Amino acid sequence: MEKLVIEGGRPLAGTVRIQGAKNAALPILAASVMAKGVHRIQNVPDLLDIHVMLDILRSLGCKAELANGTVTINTALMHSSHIPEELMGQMRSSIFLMGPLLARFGEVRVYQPGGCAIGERKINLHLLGLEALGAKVEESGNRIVCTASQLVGSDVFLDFPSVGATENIMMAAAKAEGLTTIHNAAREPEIQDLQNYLNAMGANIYGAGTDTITIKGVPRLVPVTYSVIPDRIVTGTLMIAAAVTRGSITLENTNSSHLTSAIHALRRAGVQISIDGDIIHVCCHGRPKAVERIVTSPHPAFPTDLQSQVMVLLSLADGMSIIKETIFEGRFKHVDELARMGADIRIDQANAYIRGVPRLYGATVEATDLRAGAALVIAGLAARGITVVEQIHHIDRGYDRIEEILARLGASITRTDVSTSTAAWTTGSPAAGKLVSEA
Ligand SMILES: CC(=O)N[C@H]1[C@@H](OP(=O)(O)OP(=O)(O)OC[C@H]2O[C@@H](n3ccc(=O)[nH]c3=O)[C@H](O)[C@@H]2O)O[C@H](CO)[C@@H](O)[C@@H]1O
Ligand SMILES: C=C(OP(=O)(O)O)C(=O)O
Repeated sequence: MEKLVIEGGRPLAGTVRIQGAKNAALPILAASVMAKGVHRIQNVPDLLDIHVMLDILRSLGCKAELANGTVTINTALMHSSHIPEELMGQMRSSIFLMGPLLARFGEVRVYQPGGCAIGERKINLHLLGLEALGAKVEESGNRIVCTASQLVGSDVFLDFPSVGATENIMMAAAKAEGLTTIHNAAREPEIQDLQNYLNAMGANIYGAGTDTITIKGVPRLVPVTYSVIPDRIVTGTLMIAAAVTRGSITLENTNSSHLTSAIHALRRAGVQISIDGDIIHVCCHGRPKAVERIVTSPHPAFPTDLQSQVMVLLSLADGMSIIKETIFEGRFKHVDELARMGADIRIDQANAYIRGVPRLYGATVEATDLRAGAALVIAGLAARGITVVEQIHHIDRGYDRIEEILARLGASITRTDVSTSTAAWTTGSPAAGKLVSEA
């Protein structure tokens, strides 16, 4: 089992280029099946979830390869719209194929998707949206079969602006007959990126980025070459990593307009941020300030995907901060792990009360999900002594070789498969931080 071993206390310094966005690349790769032929998707990060998506596409008869940040997919010879249960269960984003496969084949057989254990994560809004376009949905146990000889445009009202449901419905509607309007649509930048990709293929969609998206169905889409937007969550993660280590870093290939609320929150915490086109410079001198209240909410509010990471910053701040998580009911699992490193955090339902401490201490901790794992890495960078982060396959779902990025910025971080039984690390106290024995 691989782990990350971090020796904390080094201020990050230097420049890195931000990877393409996982949450934009995944629906785009799914949408490619709607146009027969060869697509080239550029700026795709090398992540576990991307490889799962490519495995699913191959299982359906596509040719799909990732090389040097470009995925080349040939969708011409697809023979199936049945996704194997084992692949469906490996990530949440497998559900993105439902709308596109239904649009192409008139039938799709899938299973409940997997993904991070951060909440119940139902798919009822995806299914209701497809039903509104005329699909017949049959659920039996874990299995879902959706059929529609011809999807027909309709008004779809989402009870909640679900990112995935908005994307699934947009993709299915792109080839439906007539006009679809999605009301209370999610407004995330990744939805705009999907709209841009679909429109490049010949779709007729506008309104992404607002809460009303209109899709005029077209009979045919054609393959294109397209480049994915930068990852705003990786950008935010590195900004916080720089701040907690009191470092100074430059991030290239960013889009700061996708991070307005996060930048505002970080500035309130005393982090200095300057923006020059697609470059963001971040530095932090001295202890961060407490922030009275951060509330996660759908875009453009503070993103839930940065909640765990910003909690580390506030754990080290001068004073008491509150974070309210409104998107996922199970997204505070990192709190117990941070407590093992000396953080003082109390949870009351959806609120985390964070009393800043002057210092965190290295410990052996477990990544319980993707962003929780990123938060523990950040905590390890700031902590005194050695931190060992276990279960890092979660982190590999969303960060393209996180240890290489951070090492380039001067962090002491290595990936190892040394088992806890063969190494003993002294962690968790002011005197901690040395590897004392290795078999
Ligand atoms: C691949 C991808 O893009 N993942 C992102 C996407 O996930 P995802 O698309 O799964 O997130 P949603 O916006 O759909 O989920 C938000 C909330 O709505 C609920 N819900 C969702 C769908 C549904 O049919 N029924 C329902 O009740 C969920 O349980 C959750 O409480 O948006 C989340 C919220 O910004 C991010 O954290 C994820 O990183
Ligand atoms: C929750 C996330 O991803 P997913 O929806 O793919 O589980 C995330 O990116 O933080």
